[in-house]
Amino acid sequence: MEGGDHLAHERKKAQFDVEAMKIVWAGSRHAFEVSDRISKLVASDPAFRKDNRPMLSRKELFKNTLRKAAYAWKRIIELRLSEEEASKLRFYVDEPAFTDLHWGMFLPAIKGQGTEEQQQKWLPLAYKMQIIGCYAQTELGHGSNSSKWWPGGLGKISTHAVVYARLITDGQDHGVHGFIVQLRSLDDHSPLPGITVGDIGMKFGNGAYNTMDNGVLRFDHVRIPRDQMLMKVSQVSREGKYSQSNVPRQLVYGTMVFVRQTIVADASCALSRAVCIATRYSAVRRQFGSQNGGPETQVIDYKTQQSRLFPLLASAYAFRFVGEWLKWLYTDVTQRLQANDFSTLPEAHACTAGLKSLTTAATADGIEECRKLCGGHGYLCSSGLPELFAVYVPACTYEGDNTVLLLQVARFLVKTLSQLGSGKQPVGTTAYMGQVEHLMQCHCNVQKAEDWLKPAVILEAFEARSARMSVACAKNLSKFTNPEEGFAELSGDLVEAAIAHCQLIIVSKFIEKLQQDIPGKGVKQQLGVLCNIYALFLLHKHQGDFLSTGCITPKQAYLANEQLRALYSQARPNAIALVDAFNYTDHYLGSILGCYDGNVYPKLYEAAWKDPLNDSVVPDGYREYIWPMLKQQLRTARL
Ligand SMILES: CCCCC/C=C\C/C=C\C/C=C\C/C=C\C/C=C/C(=O)SCCNC(=O)CCNC(=O)[C@H](O)C(C)(C)COP(=O)(O)OP(=O)(O)OC[C@H]1O[C@@H](n2cnc3c(N)ncnc32)[C@H](O)[C@@H]1OP(=O)(O)O
Ligand SMILES: Cc1cc2nc3c(=O)[nH]c(=O)nc-3n(C[C@H](O)[C@H](O)[C@H](O)COP(=O)(O)OP(=O)(O)OC[C@H]3O[C@@H](n4cnc5c(N)ncnc54)[C@H](O)[C@@H]3O)c2cc1C
Repeated sequence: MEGGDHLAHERKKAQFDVEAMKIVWAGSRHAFEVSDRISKLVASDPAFRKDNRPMLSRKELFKNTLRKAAYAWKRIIELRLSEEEASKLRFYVDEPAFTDLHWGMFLPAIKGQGTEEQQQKWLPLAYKMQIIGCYAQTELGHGSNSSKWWPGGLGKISTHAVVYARLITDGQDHGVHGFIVQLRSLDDHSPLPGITVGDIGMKFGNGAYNTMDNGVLRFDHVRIPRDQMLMKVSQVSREGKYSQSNVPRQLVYGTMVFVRQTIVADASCALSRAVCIATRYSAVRRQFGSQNGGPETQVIDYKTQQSRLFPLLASAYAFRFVGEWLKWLYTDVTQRLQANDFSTLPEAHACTAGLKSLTTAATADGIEECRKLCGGHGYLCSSGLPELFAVYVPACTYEGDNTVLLLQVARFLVKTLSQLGSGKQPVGTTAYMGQVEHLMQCHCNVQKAEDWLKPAVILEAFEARSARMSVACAKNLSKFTNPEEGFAELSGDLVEAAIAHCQLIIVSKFIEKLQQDIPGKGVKQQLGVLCNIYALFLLHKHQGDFLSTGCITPKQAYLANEQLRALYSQARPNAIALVDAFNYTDHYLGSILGCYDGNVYPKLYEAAWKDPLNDSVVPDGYREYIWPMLKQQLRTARL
């Protein structure tokens, strides 16, 4: 079949209103309209072409990114885009750039940690891009005293940085604080005296994150004016006297809470993109299984393909909804902080750290699984998956290594449990710990496979598993006389307890979403199927935890798996429509395998001929290297 919609027959199978699902996915009608309009604007502008990225050298790639960033800014001004529209535009341009750090970390750091006066001075300059900033926290070695190493945008572009460094006054070390530091001249961009700055070199993957100038920075006797220390949390007077505001010191790390929250939302974008490619291609691809000379089987109909693909589809939706909730939590904590209520900061920190860890790990693994789901063609750059993986995978490391972040969550859980004794009732995501006595001895009530579809049954199993794992850790910790030694020794178990807690959060937020009014024919029902797939897939994958803590019996584990298979069959006819609901343009997807019309093979064939190697029939180097070899072989053969 040439041209036309090769997936039309799949789209006809949908049992729900796809347009209504698009609104649910976007978060609101307004969000959908903005996203739809801006994604089409970017897709239709040749200046935002990106299919040539894997072919460019680092220098060409980087210059191209600068061109796109400048052009994007020009369009933002010309079209008078709002902040929301501008950030969508950068998102759909889909190329990591210094602007991510300027808007995503430099500005938020000043907003969160600068005084009113400092904000008035610096924010207008940054908003108009009259200065360009980055966020410099990580060190080459350890200890906030060697060289900064990694900050994005630092290497070649930033004129300023928020630098985290130890504050020492009168010989006393007050710990890490943030400072606004000018790095480069605003006239000729040369580094200011005493400053050494440059790019740290090529990173994983061709193209990919190499559009970003991650940098190195050293200071030699650089004087930072006193009023450039970010002084909302603590201050230094003209006389050099150090004082602290009546706010927790942890606010110095507030930018990370903000960015981790955005990373969770971003995980659902990256995973849904990979899943969209793999799902469409799985419906196009046919392999084996033909009977009586009929067409071969679509690979999406193999149960093994479904059991690998559909949990990822369900995860994309799960991460979307938990990301939405996390945004609410972040807004709530921000409002409370403004009213001097710091009570929910530890929970916001634990949730953002833990969910960042879980969602990025699952997304990075999920993108790679999608590549494998696409067979050999998934390994071609034109599938879009290699670049997506290479760009995405550092999310497991930046904004805090995922294991380090889970240990932060574990500390929070142990602390929450230890406070139960003093009568402090846990709230929010740890409220279930208030029922710890019940959760330690409850029995799962599943007798037949369909019992696993009851939200209360799923929730209790996940709560009991999480509570039992945390309590076991707390009991083991109490055997150590030195708590830090105990924490280090038991860190493997603590990480697993943190994972169980975070999985519970994701499952419970999906269930809460389903309790809302969701309009559109069949939409809620499909989301119910995905929610159950997500929960039962996790239960199946981690059945060792559920069984060893006695939360479920082996028979119940078996029934969960039986139910899961039935759910895959229910998801199957809706699979293509469920990925259409992401509303991604072919430009954003950047994948021949995932193109909307499913016309994969002619496009793959055509793209191959555009490769620079095919510019000439006989390649460069043939005369130099191959021809002499062939001649040599001929002589040897004659001998
Ligand atoms: C490519 C596409 C991406 C798209 C994303 C879309 C949009 C995003 C927008 C912008 C971003 C753009 C691009 C993103 C790409 C890359 C950017 C990367 C940036 C970075 O990586 S910046 C560096 C981040 N570094 C880390 O995260 C280090 C991890 N370590 C920690 O977090 C440590 O906790 C610490 C902060 C270094 C402190 O360590 P330490 O002094 O030892 O103290 P602790 O014992 O750990 O904690 C003491 C105390 O404080 C509590 N705590 C810790 N952190 C926080 C926090 N952030 N908020 C609140 N409270 C915190 C902790 O719980 C302890 O409390 P106690 O009650 O137990 O005392
Ligand atoms: C693409 C990219 C962009 C980045 N952008 C920025 C930026 O803009 N600004 C910035 O400041 N930084 C940035 N970073 C740096 C990033 O924040 C750090 O790499 C990250 O926080 C991890 O720290 P590390 O590299 O020191 O790893 P390490 O802490 O050295 O981790 C190495 C290993 O040790 C383990 N480990 C470390 N500590 C512990 C512990 N306490 N207990 C158990 N195990 C532990 C980790 O799990 C990991 O396996 C970026 C990094 C990348 C890759």
